[in-house]
Amino acid sequence: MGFHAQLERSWTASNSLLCVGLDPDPARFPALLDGAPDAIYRFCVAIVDATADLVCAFKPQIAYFASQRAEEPLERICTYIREQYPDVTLVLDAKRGDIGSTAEHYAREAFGRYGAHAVTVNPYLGTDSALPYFEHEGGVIALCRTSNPGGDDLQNLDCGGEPLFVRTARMVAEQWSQHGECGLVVGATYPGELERVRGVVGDLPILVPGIGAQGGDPAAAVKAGARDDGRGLMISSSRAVLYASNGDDFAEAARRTAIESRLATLPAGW
Ligand SMILES: O=C(O)c1cc(=O)[nH]c(=O)n1[C@@H]1O[C@H](COP(=O)(O)O)[C@@H](O)[C@H]1O
Repeated sequence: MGFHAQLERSWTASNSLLCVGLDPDPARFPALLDGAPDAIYRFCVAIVDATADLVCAFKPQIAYFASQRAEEPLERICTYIREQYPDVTLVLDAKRGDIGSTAEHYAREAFGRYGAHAVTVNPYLGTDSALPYFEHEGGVIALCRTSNPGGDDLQNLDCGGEPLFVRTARMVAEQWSQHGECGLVVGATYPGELERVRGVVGDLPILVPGIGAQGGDPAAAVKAGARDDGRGLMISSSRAVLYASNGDDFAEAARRTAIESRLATLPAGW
């Protein structure tokens, strides 16, 4: 099943726009996992089991695993999500971007090694850098207007009468989408920009990080970015869910935060 069909299935099954990001930081793990064997896998699986019925997507961030030499646990976590929770969309947050011959390997990593339904990519190497991803079934989610303040440095530069992030959205919607299934990243911290991107990209899915630890307003993100049918967004939170408690109750606390975040991102009428 392609990325877009999978995500529609996830929205239907979960009635949720919430995505939980898996950014495991052992320094913030509860004491019961301190120095425990396979701690990253166990932590992530506990979070996945505690929140899977509340989310449309999980989004592991690859740097958190690679920096801990934990790519192999990441593979097992991805397999676990795919097998145990087939209704949930798996987005690998990798933000890769390189010339085509190298991008072929990034694509194989995301879709072959990790079995992701979609992967985040950096679009600044242009259309040919994205083509290798479209040789696979998975989707490509391009950074458009990132959630951090420094995103302005380049993404808001004037680009022939429109900001670069709008040009990026147009390039993805009009050019990349001819080759395969796409989405965009726009931070919840910039609802005005999110509304502008929705106006350019039609029904394409938008990944919206920045609620929770980064302070973005969930309701404003839904208002600005949801499609007319209330769908269209994966609104992502990592640290606020993962580290809701650093005690033995971390999974229950994560679930409570996920319940609140799901409610806060529920479109009117759902
Ligand atoms: O692509 C992303 O997921 C992403 C894009 C962006 O503009 N901002 C952003 O925060 N992210 C990722 O989303 C997650 C946000 O984490 P929290 O701030 O803890 O919810 C991190 O893994 C970031 O790498």
